[in-house]
Amino acid sequence: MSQTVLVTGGAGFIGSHTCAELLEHDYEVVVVDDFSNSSALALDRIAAAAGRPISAFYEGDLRDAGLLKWVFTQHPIDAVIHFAAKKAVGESVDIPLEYYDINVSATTSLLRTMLAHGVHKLVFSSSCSIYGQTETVPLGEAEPAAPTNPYARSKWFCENIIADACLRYPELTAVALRYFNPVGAHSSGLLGEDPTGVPNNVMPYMMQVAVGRRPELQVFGDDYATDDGTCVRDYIHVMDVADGHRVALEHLGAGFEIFNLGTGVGTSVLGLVQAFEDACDVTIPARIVGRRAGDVPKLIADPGKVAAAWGWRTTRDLHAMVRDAWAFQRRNPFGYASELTTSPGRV
Ligand SMILES: O=c1ccn([C@@H]2O[C@H](COP(=O)(O)OP(=O)(O)O[C@H]3O[C@H](CO)[C@H](O)[C@H](O)[C@H]3O)[C@@H](O)[C@H]2O)c(=O)[nH]1
Repeated sequence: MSQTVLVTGGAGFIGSHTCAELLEHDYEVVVVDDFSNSSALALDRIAAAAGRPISAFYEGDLRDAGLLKWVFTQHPIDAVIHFAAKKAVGESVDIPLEYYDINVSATTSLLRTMLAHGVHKLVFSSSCSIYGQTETVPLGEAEPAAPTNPYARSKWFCENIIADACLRYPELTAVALRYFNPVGAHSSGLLGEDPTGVPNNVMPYMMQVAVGRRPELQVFGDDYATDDGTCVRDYIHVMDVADGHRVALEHLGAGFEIFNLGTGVGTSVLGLVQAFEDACDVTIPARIVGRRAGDVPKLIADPGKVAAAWGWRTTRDLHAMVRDAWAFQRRNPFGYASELTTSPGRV
């Protein structure tokens, strides 16, 4: 019988791609999302991309214990993937208490409800931002946590809370996946990144420049100690991230483990622009401006632990990341609110 997975934040960027991945592998999927930073339209797109719909969705806040209880009594949930959280670094500095309340309280509320309903498998969406201002390259999981902002600290607190819960309740098993920089889109061109407001991250910003919504990409600093002076990141295809979550479900065993999800390959900001221009034949007006506060010169994953534990590694390269991101953006210039420009039918 197929397994049922509760995906919190299932309408968001990584959540929606993970839902599609699970549906494509015969899981049943239930979503809880408050749509505070996502759109319910994503749920239709998941169905179109995966060829079948999720089983149910609930609009609401995970801190609402009544809602969670209702969801767990309505569905035979086997495991939970917990994405729902606020995730903007700059905003987290402005409204730290909201970040701690929303990100941390949602996680404790979820754990309590899982335990009360005998659900013992959890995959937690974490972040390489937990490593902070490190100069270690590549970064392994043994690197000490040194988060530098409330967002990253909230993720680290959640990891510790989950670890403590696993110690206290040995039947509970969990993994935290620390992603590096997820980009790209589902190969169908139906699902992708659809940020609300001005994008914070380089890839969605560059896509909006490419599609003509913004005049130029500002490159934050070219005086870093890297080959071309711009910051280097480990970009990972969102479908590899989604695949990593599905494989994590298969490997949940005992206790709590932390794994990096990255490729081990670094790309500079200018390298990313170049890769996009080469793959997609679009010119990106890019202008060097001052550094952005808080950026580290280089963040590259050591993906060795997850490879050794599960035999898992990423399979999609930078070319696939920029190609798929562009296929989505071109087809959906204004994100999910767009009329599909080359729609094969109703979505
Ligand atoms: O318009 C832009 C946006 C970004 N950048 C640069 O592009 C690189 C990547 O920046 P992103 O904002 O895309 O990604 P970050 O590495 O800063 O942040 C991401 O990774 C972090 C971990 O380090 C957190 O997880 C965070 O939530 C997530 O957005 C950085 O050098 C940044 O300065 C630009 O040059 N121009």
